[in-house]
Amino acid sequence: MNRPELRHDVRIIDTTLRDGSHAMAHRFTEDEVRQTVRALDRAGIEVIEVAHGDGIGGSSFNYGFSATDEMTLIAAARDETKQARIAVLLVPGIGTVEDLRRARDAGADMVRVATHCTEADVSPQHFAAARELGMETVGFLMMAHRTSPEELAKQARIMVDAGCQCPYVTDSAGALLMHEAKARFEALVAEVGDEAWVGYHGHQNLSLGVANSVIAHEAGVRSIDGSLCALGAGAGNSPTEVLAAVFDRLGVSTGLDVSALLDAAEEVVRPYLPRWPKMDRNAIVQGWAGVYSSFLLHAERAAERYKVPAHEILRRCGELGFVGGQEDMIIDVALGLVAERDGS
Ligand SMILES: CC[C@H](O)CC(=O)C(=O)O
Ligand SMILES: [Mn+2]
Repeated sequence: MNRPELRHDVRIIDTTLRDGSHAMAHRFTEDEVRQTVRALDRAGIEVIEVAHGDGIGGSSFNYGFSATDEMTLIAAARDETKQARIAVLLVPGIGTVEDLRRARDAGADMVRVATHCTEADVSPQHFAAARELGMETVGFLMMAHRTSPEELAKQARIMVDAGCQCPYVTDSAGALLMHEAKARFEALVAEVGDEAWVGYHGHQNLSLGVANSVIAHEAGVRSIDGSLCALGAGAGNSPTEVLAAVFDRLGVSTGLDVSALLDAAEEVVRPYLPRWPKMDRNAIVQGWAGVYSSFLLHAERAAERYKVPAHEILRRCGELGFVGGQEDMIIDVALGLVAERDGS
């Protein structure tokens, strides 16, 4: 048995301060992090993820520079918690084992190692390092709509054999319809459910993050992600405060104080939002065409610069099958659309 004890039917992991970093263009201040962590901790959230949107080491020209060094933010978050633990995200190739050591020293207790859904074989070294550092481990199988439930389960197996305690169905594009999500949850629970927990990370591009979270619980998934005010890439993540209210109505225990989360969303996060993540044309196209949610702001910036519609850029990215890490191709797509428009 490779999995930690869970205190409730479902453990909600809050990613406002990591996935939300995409929507904030990586501009979180230390004060915003401190206030948010304090409110989440008070509401009973057991794990709070803090990092650059693309994970530790993500602050760069390609992904966007962080306003505040993420190790400072992680340390500030740790400083504010009374009961919650701090998670970081690490994408092998963006973040390194050295970054992980620094995050551990700054106070991170858990790492979520993220790979494309068919590339779990790049994760074992990072899981091994995390376990040596005494960290709890989660594995993100990103863009989970891009492979079959059977293949996804095989990839989860690779992660679990490498020391992952909770592989995730990660719907990076918010593209999974309910029956597609269910098939993936069931496949992972059947493959690794005796040894590890299974998790779900949703995006709201097609407005299905919360519905899929309910289905996830019914299929035996025990770890589910949310963000206050849905703050996250694309149309955002499943809102933590909505997940808490829905599971409460269902009689599924999460250990969360719904009223405290509603206060945290309205009074702490909402005031600093640059814009409320929403299902506008661009975000819906992401879910419809299966585009990585973090491409949204990159596409909007390219649209502004090259005077071509962002939703057309995103749709083309979907047709070309781009995955996370190919952010630089967004400019190529925009230039291609300019050339088509101008007949050049
Ligand atoms: C690696 C960054 C990415 O935002 C991870 C994630 O949250 C997702 O794939 O949805
Ligand atoms: Mn995400």
